[in-house]
Amino acid sequence: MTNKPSSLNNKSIVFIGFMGVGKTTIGEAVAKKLNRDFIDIDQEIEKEFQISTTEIFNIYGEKIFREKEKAYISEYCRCPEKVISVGGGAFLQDEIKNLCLSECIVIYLHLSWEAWKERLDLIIESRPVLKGRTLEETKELFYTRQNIYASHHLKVETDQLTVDEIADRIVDLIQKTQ
Ligand SMILES: Nc1ncnc2c1ncn2[C@@H]1O[C@H](COP(=O)(O)OP(=O)(O)OP(=O)(O)O)[C@@H](O)[C@H]1O
Ligand SMILES: O=C(O)C1=C[C@@H](O)[C@@H](O)[C@H](O)C1
Ligand SMILES: [Mg+2]
Repeated sequence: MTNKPSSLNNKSIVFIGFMGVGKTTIGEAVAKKLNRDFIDIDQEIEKEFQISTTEIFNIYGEKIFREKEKAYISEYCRCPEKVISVGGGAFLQDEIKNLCLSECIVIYLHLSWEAWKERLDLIIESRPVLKGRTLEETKELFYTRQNIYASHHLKVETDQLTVDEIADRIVDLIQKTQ
């Protein structure tokens, strides 16, 4: 479902999509271009715990991570004029999904499986959800997870585009919705 918002107003922008599609990298670039604050929810959680996401999963468990994820997103998505990148699993929680959709402009960054698998080596060590999975299992997760990103306001295809090209397209899209 792609619902174009009628107006950007001063709503915050939320980036969603599978691990490694570029939410953090592109979110940061878009924030710079729009002169907005950038918030990365994974980084906020890591700052609070002073350890990596992998260590948080190992020491405290995924449930604690998900609770923190919900708390930070609930706080930030109510603030105006931010650019927020959420973790790839945030929309597994309906409460987060519904809140982001009602309070913010939700942009789904999409990458094909063929392009994504070329990026796996860059991210495997820092994403606990990917650790220990075969490529086939990761592929299954990749396609299953697409269902949770199906609710959004705007979708951006990112295959074969640089970060700067994607950020420019997003800024353009947003300006057209105003
Ligand atoms: N358009 C792009 N072209 C090439 N490499 C990219 C592009 N976008 C991001 N990358 C690279 O892909 C890797 C993953 O990007 P990033 O960390 O931004 O993903 P993410 O969506 O935030 O992942 P996660 O959900 O796990 O936080 C990084 O090494 C980044 O430099
Ligand atoms: O897709 C996921 O479940 C995750 C994605 C990352 O951004 C982190 O939020 C964490 O590693 C979990
Ligand atoms: Mg990220």
